[in-house]
Amino acid sequence: MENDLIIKADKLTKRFGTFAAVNEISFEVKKGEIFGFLGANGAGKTTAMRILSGLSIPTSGQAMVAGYDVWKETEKIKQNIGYMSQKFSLYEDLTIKENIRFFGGIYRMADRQIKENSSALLADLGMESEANKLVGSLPLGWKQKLAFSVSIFHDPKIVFLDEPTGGVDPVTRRKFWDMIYQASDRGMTIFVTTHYMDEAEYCDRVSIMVSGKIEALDSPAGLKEQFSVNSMEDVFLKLARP
Ligand SMILES: Nc1ncnc2c1ncn2[C@@H]1O[C@H](COP(=O)(O)OP(=O)(O)OP(=O)(O)O)[C@@H](O)[C@H]1O
Repeated sequence: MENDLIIKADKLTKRFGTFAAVNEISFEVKKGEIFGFLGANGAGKTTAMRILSGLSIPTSGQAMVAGYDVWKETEKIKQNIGYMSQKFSLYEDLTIKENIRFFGGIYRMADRQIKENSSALLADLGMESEANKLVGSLPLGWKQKLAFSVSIFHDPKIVFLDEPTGGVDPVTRRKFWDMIYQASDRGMTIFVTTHYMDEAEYCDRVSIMVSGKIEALDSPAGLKEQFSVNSMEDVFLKLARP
């Protein structure tokens, strides 16, 4: 794998029976990029992301993630990435502190490291006084920030975010993106799906999937130029909802 690439996919395909949910997609993501993975409902984003996260095996094609093969090294991939799904995996009936400790354990961090990093994380989130509250009692925006923090608690090289900001207002979303930028500034690669076009504008590059295929891939400015429109919303409408 070339040194500055963290993902390289080549004709990656996933079929369910005869239906190709992901149909020969080829693309690359550079280290440290914020890469937006867009597409209408059912376009195949989650299916592709699950393969790239080591959670599902492709039907054909190749992909390397963080230097590991999606066919043969799924356990290595899982250890070296972070993943936050739409329904994020926090335990509602555990406290904030207990959730952090639990995920540190899953990522095989040492107890001392979990303790030290938990304090830093709680301070960063401004949640120190809430540490013993049940996650189920938190507002959605807080849960999303906590879920993101937990998904990168082990300092992975890349984090996959599947619609991380669904259902919250623009101000809360903007705050969430401040956290994404901070992680990106530290050199982490961000791979994010979203249905919000303001978020597409925040990405370095954006790919747009239509019916299992990647139909366009460029910077937001490049895509707007290519499609002769003024907003990502219009790019999306032209491509994904022709
Ligand atoms: N396990 C499965 N078995 C059969 N079909 C599936 C399976 N998982 C996904 N699909 C189908 O594959 C297609 C792509 O689904 P996927 O969830 O990847 O889309 P998506 O782009 O993430 O959509 P959304 O934005 O709604 O999350 C859909 O038509 C879906 O019904």
